[in-house]
Amino acid sequence: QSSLPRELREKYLLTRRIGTGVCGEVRLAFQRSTCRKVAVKIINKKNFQSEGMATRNATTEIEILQRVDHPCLIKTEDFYQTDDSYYIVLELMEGGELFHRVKSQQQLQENVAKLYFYQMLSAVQYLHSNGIIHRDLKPENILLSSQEDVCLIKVTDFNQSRILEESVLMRTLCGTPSYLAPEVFTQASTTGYSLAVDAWSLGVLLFVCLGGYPPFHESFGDKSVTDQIILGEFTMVPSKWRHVSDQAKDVVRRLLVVDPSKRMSIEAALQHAWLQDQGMLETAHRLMYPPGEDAAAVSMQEAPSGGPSKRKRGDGDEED
Ligand SMILES: CCC/C(=N\NC(=N)N)c1ccc(NC(=O)c2cc3cc(OC)ccc3[nH]2)cc1
Repeated sequence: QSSLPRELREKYLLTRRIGTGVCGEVRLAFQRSTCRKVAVKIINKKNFQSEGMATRNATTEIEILQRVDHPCLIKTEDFYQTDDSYYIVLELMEGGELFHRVKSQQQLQENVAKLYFYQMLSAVQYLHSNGIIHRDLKPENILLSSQEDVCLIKVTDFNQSRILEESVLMRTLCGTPSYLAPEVFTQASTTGYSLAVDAWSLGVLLFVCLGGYPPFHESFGDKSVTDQIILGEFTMVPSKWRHVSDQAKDVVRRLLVVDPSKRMSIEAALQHAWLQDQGMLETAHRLMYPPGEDAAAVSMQEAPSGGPSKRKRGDGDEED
């Protein structure tokens, strides 16, 4: 406890480690004033730097997290740092990492996988509409809100994420193309599809949830994992996939397409027949937008009873 920032120690009591990552660990903590449970992600800067993100640092990640607002994206509550570490206070996701849920259950029931997948799609669609590519979607970065199968999921770890800025290339493509070399266009097609990398990762995530094992792995066949990925070679082992519906398999097959221009987009995945399941959608929306919170919000907005209702106008002066 001694090496922790004083402010952090005063506000939170850190206890046992609940998760580990490449760049640090996650501790269970209690907010002293309320005894509420939170998670504290500790990222040591030196490992962080060695993650090859020379320029990037956790503050960029924090900036992204503070900028985004979606029920399936982790929310940060507090942020502290010392010379060698970042301390990020987050809402506690009691269900832990999807990775451990799939591992302990072998494979998820199809309707549970569908509920989780729909929430992941919604979160990634939101990121993309805000010009953010996650780039590191994997079961360790999907957190579950409870031990129940039917629960809210949240995407986390934006360390690899990138904000799609207006690039020189985009401006170049606005000018007259007559004098541009061919590779400028083909290079454009690759950067143009950078959003599609998240679609591929969601395909891998769905494969793991439904099949209980990864589509690409060094223990499969004689090819390296990289070659298996580049060739898009994966096997749906009958004993594991026999009970999985053709529609679910179709979603996986359309996402694990090597050519990004032919890969199903996030939007198209949300329209896929497998996800047009009213029961699942109602459950997902109930989890993502619980009625209680909205009602509270509305009651807060109503003008205080009896008092003059103050309204600001453009020119700033109040009117009764
Ligand atoms: C803003 C920090 C985002 C982040 N990682 N970022 C990064 N690695 N650069 C990150 C990475 C992991 C987590 N993990 C958790 O919050 C977490 C909660 C939890 C609960 C568990 O059992 C109850 C078990 C594992 C858990 N991990 C939270 C955030």
